[in-house]
Amino acid sequence: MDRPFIFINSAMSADGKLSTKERKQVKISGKLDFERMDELRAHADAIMVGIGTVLADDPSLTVKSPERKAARKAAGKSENPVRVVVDSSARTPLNADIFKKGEGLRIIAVSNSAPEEKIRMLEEKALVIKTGAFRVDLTELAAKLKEMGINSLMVEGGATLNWGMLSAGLVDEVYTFVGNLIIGGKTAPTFTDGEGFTENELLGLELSSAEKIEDGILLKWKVKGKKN
Ligand SMILES: NC(=O)C1=CN([C@@H]2O[C@H](COP(=O)(O)OP(=O)(O)OC[C@H]3O[C@@H](n4cnc5c(N)ncnc54)[C@H](O)[C@@H]3O)[C@@H](O)[C@H]2O)C=CC1
Ligand SMILES: Nc1nc(O)c(N)c(N[C@@H]2O[C@H](COP(=O)(O)O)[C@@H](O)[C@H]2O)n1
Repeated sequence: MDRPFIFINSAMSADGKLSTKERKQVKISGKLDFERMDELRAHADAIMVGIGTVLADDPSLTVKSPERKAARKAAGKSENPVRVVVDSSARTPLNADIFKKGEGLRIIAVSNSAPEEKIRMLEEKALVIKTGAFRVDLTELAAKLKEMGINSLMVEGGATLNWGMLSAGLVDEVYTFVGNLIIGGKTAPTFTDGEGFTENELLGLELSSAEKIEDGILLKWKVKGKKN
């Protein structure tokens, strides 16, 4: 395959929202689900988020457990997977937590129309990959990551990037933790936003497992391709 194995891991409310109508982060996962997420991070070669998530949440995307970091080190890897931000216009703040916290390579994927001056500043902190005219070309980006030796890629949202990856046919598996709360609001991000499929384009999934974790449920799906 000319791209890594790619999976999305997200936590959503019982009504399918990723955060509030103000795009404020919500603690949906409990302790055990955050542990599961940390374990996934520790085993991935790279973690990817959209610029919307960086601007809304300012995540560090680091492995949290000292034992998991040590295990990565013992295996000759960096403490953290490569951290990738999909950021067409190079809007990633230079003081973002992904630059401040933890060791390891950071990649900012920008489009060819991103401002050169901002790219130069980002290049002091990260590897900048240019692809796509006005929007990051996710298929080309995935191929470039594979060429760099990235064989497994964990996508951590948000809603628009999830759509971009799923609609480009780039996702092998989807893991959604459904938490015990309702967020509501027609403008609150859902697991997949973007423009949406028409009836003929719907994406089919196969359920691999459903597991109760604390007061929520973890659903694991394999992506099967076009439903009809
Ligand atoms: N509960 C959870 O597990 C998570 C929740 N979130 C929430 O999601 C929200 C952020 O989601 P969004 O605003 O949708 O932003 P996002 O994180 O999905 O980033 C979207 C941006 O990615 C960029 N992009 C560049 N090329 C693209 C392409 N080809 N396809 C798609 N996107 C492309 C665009 O600039 C686009 O605006 C926040 O409120 C955050 O709290 C984010 C991650 C996980
Ligand atoms: N899996 C999960 N469960 C929740 O309840 C969440 N709120 C999130 N949010 C995402 O987790 C990331 C935080 O990363 P760091 O702790 O800063 O490393 C960030 O991307 C949130 O959007 N995830």
